[in-house]
Amino acid sequence: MPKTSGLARAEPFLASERDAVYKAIFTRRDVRDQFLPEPVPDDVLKRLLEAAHHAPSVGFMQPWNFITIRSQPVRNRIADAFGRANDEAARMFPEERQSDYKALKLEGIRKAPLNICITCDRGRGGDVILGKTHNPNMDLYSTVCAVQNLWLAARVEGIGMGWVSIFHDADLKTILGIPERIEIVAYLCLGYVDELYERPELQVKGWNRRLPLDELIFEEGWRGKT
Ligand SMILES: Cc1cc2c(cc1C)N(C[C@H](O)[C@H](O)[C@H](O)COP(=O)(O)O)c1[nH]c(=O)[nH]c(=O)c1N2
Repeated sequence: MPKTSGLARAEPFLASERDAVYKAIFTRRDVRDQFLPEPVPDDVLKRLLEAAHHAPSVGFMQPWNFITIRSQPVRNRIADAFGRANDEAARMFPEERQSDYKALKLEGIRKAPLNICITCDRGRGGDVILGKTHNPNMDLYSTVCAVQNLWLAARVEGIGMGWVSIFHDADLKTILGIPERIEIVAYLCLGYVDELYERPELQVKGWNRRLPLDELIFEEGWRGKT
């Protein structure tokens, strides 16, 4: 059998397909509180994880694992770990911002029926990895690409997702039995939603605003503050 090149035609998407992709990008939100209790069916979860697993990765290393958590007692323990870390976090902000910080809802661990912890196995594939030879963090960046694929796929399915990063990793590792050598990249809360903020919740609540894109683009070299 003749060897094929493996290449296929790369047509631009039809207008409606293109609009759907941008719609997913622009209407994706970080969700903390709008979760409905309906479980995420296994076949839908499989689609989401396939989307995550099709993310790009350095040297095609695919360093991720996906720990799915539905158990309420486990989620309760994780929510308690969040609560401890969040109290510490609140104290790190200037005094005048602490009450605003405490008023923010920053997780949906108990409310979201499905939680997923995405990890990075930094040793997968051996010591020398194509593309990671000069920047060892590339495996972590690859894993973040998987998170974003999952986030966009969830939006398309009518599922909201929230990233929770206010933890001591050691707490998550103990609760989930994650080996020491494995890095935690993301702890995510997922569930169906029937409402989403039109703009980032942190903007709606006056915590931060979207920066003007023009200020972030430098042509031909660094033009910002040194
Ligand atoms: C790496 C990382 C870590 C976190 C987040 C995001 C990312 C990328 N975000 C969500 C973040 O606040 C949100 O993405 C921005 O406010 C922008 O809002 P939208 O995602 O556009 O809704 C987030 N949100 C939250 O409520 N608790 C958290 O601990 C975190 N942690």
